[in-house]
Order: sequence, then C-alpha cells, then structure tokens
Amino acid sequence: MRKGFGLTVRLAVLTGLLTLVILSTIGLALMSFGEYRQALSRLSDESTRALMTASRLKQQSESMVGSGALLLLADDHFSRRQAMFEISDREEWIRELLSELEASPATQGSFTALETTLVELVENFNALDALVRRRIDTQALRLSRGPHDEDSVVRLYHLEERIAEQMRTNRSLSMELGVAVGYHVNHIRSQLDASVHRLNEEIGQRERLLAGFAGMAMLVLLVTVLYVSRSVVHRVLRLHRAISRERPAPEELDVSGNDEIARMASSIQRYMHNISDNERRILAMNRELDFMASHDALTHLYNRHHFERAINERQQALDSELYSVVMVDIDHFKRINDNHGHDAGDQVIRMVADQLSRGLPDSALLARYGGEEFVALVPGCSAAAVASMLETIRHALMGAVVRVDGVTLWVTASFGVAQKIPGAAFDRCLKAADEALYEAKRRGRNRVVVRPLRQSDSEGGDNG
Ligand SMILES: Nc1nc2c(ncn2[C@@H]2O[C@H](COP(=O)(O)OP(=O)(O)OP(=O)(O)O)[C@@H](O)[C@H]2O)c(=O)[nH]1
Repeated sequence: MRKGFGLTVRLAVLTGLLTLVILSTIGLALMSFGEYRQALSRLSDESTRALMTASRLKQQSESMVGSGALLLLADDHFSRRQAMFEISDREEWIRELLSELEASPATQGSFTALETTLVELVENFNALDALVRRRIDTQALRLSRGPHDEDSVVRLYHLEERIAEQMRTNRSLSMELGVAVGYHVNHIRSQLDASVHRLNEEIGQRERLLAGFAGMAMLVLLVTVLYVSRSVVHRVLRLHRAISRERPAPEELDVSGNDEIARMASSIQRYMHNISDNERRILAMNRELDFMASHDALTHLYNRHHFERAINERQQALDSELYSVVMVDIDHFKRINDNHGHDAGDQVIRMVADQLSRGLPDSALLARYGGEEFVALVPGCSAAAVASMLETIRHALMGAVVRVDGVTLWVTASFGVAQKIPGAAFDRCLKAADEALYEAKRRGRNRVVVRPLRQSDSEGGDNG
C-alpha cells in the first residue's frame, strides 16, 4: 500500500501552523507593547519636559512684565533697585529656560526672535530704570525747593512723558515676548498632539494586525477542528457503527483515503471477509455433518438413526394417522458379495435404493436400515396400495441390471408390508412388516407379503 501523508503528519502540520500563528500574535503583541512603552516614555521625557519648560518660560516672561510695573511704581531708589533686581533675576531664568528649550530634541524651532525681544526688553527696562531714577531725584529736589518750583515741575512733566513713551515700547515688547513664548508653547503642544496622534494611529494599525492574526488563529483552529471532526471522529464513528452491526456491508466500511483510519478500515474489511469465509466454510461443514449424521453414505438415503428419530418425533401424529410400514431385503446378497466382490455389492445396494426412491411416493420416509435392508414409512396409504407400488418396484428391479467388470448382475428383493390399525404402535407395525419380509423370504423370495395386524397387536401383545 502506498504510504501518503497520514493523519499524524496532517494533524502535526495543522497544530504547527496554529502554534506559529498564535506565537506570531503573542510576539507581535509583546513587540507592540515594548514599542508603545518606549514611545510613551520618550513623549513624557522629552515633550512633556519641553512643554513644562515652555510653560515656565511663559510664567517668567509674565513675571518680568509684572516686575516692570513695580519699577514704574517705584518712588524711592530701594523699590527701584528691588524691581530691577527682580527683572535681572527673571532675565537670568528666561535665558536658562531658553537654552534648555534649544537643547531639547522635542523643540526643533529657532528661539533667536525670542532672544532678541528679551534683549530689547531688558535694554528698555534699563532705560526705564534710568528715567525712574531721575524722576525720584527730581521729586526729591522739588520737595526740597517747595511745591511751586516751576523748573522741577517742568522737568517732572517731561520725565513722565518719556516714561510713558518708554512704557508703551515696553508694553509692545512684553506682548511680543508673550506671543513668542506662547507660539513656542503651542508649537510644543501641537508637536505633542501630533506624536500622540501618530502613536494612536500606530496602535490602531497594530490592533488591526493583531485582530487579523487572532482571526487567522481562529480560522486555523476551526479548520483543525473541522478536519479532526470530518477525517477522524466522523470516520471512526462510522467504522464503529459498521462493525457494531452483525453483518456490515463492504461499502459501509469506508476504506477511501490513504491514512491510518483507511488502513485500519481495510484491515477490518479483510478481517470481516475472513470471518465471512470461515463462517461460510463452517456452515457448509455443518450442513455436511448434518447430512452425514442423518444420511447413509453409500445410498444417500436416510440412515437408521435418522429414521428412528423422525419416527419418535412424529410419534403422536402417527397414533392418529393411517400409514403402512415396509421392510425390504435384497435376495441372496451374500452371494453377490462373495462372487463379485464388495464393490459389486455396493453398486447393487445403490441400485435398489434408487429404485425404491423412485417407486415410493415423495411423502414416504425411506431409510437404509442396515446392510442390504431398507425400511419405509408410507403415510396415508393402505397396505394394499403400498403392496401395489412395491410390486411395480419389484418388477422394475427384475428388469434392472448391474454391470461389474463385464459381468451382468440381476437382482431381486423381498418385501414385507404391514398397515397400521387403530391403537397399534409403530413398533408393532414395524415388527409385523419384518415378519412379512421373513415370510416373503421363507416363501421363496422375490415377492411382496402383506401381514395384516390383529387386534392383539393393538393391545401391545407380541405374537413372535
Ligand atoms: N457390499 C456390501 N455388503 C454388505 C454391506 N452390509 C452388509 N453386507 C453384507 O450383506 C450380507 C448379508 O447377507 P445375509 O444377511 O446373510 O443374507 P443374504 O445373503 O442376503 O440372504 P437372504 O437375506 O437370506 O436372501 C453379508 O455378507 C454382509 O457382509 C455393505 O454395505 N456392502
């Protein structure tokens, strides 16, 4: 038998495929988790820090403008110096934050405009500081000269005008600084948003890919289950059903395919064939044994054993039936044996059996009783009717010949008949028929003798 891919190999391939898909799915999931963890930490490390720095920058810029207001309101040199100290402190913070932003990989813009505005603003504060210092000095002079000193009033007026002008410039520079810082904050925020959006898209793609892998795993699993169900379970159940029957038809044992189950099915089929063959042989042998047990091997008539058993079985029916019993014996048979051999004797016995079978009715129970002797039960027939049949047989026998080694043999036989009378048992009839046969022999053989039963026979008496 050609060996193809067996079930084991096919199931191993399907299982391998399933394992591969599941491992790929798990691998992809783990890889994705790793990538997202990295992306998230990058986002939090770089972008978030940059955003925080930018927010602090905005805060410091606003505080610087606030310090400018303190400078404007300063009415003594202490307040003025304190305001200027705060401004330079803010400037230092702003510069530090700017260089931090410039070094951050999350901000790829230029901060030159912001730096220029800062420098201009600081210069403007310095100029404002000079004006405020002069205003404080002029106010002190005016206080010392009296409130009506016109010169100091005029000087103060001019100073206030220049301070107001400086303040306008200062306000517009502050606004520029705020806008520039706000721009950068927004820029960083939009970069952060873009990164988050990109990350979300990548996660979505990975999710779809993972769903695809999971679907594929389910499909392979389904195919595996269907395959196992169709190719293994279904066929094994079918085989089981077939061999559970007493005599499964060959087509019920599906031997199609070239796998382990097909090979098992064909072994079972062979086994079943062998069983059927053996069963047929045993049945034939039984029939032969039955035949041998009930038939005579030489003539194929029933044997004595079967005859007696059949009579026993029919005993009850025979009590109420009309029948006749016949006994037949070949005349001078010993001479045939002695003169022509045992085989010639056998042929003669067969020929007589044949004539008896032909001459008696089909309903007759005919048997070889022993040696060259025959017995028959003829149901429904009177002794006279049977005697007439036996006369025909006797004549037929006289006309028949047996040829042995070129020698022609003529044979005759003697017949004894007895008819059953009411109340007489079969044994009595048989005995009477035997007595009639003896009478036929005694009277010279080759004749039919009827022995009528007497009333004493029916009462169980034995006349000898
Ligand atoms: N060839 C052959 N001979 C058998 C068989 N059975 C019995 N015999 C022989 O049949 C012969 C029976 O002879 P007997 O009963 O003495 O009487 P007979 O010679 O037939 O003479 P009558 O009955 O008085 O006419 C014996 O020689 C047996 O050996 C058999 O199956 N085949």
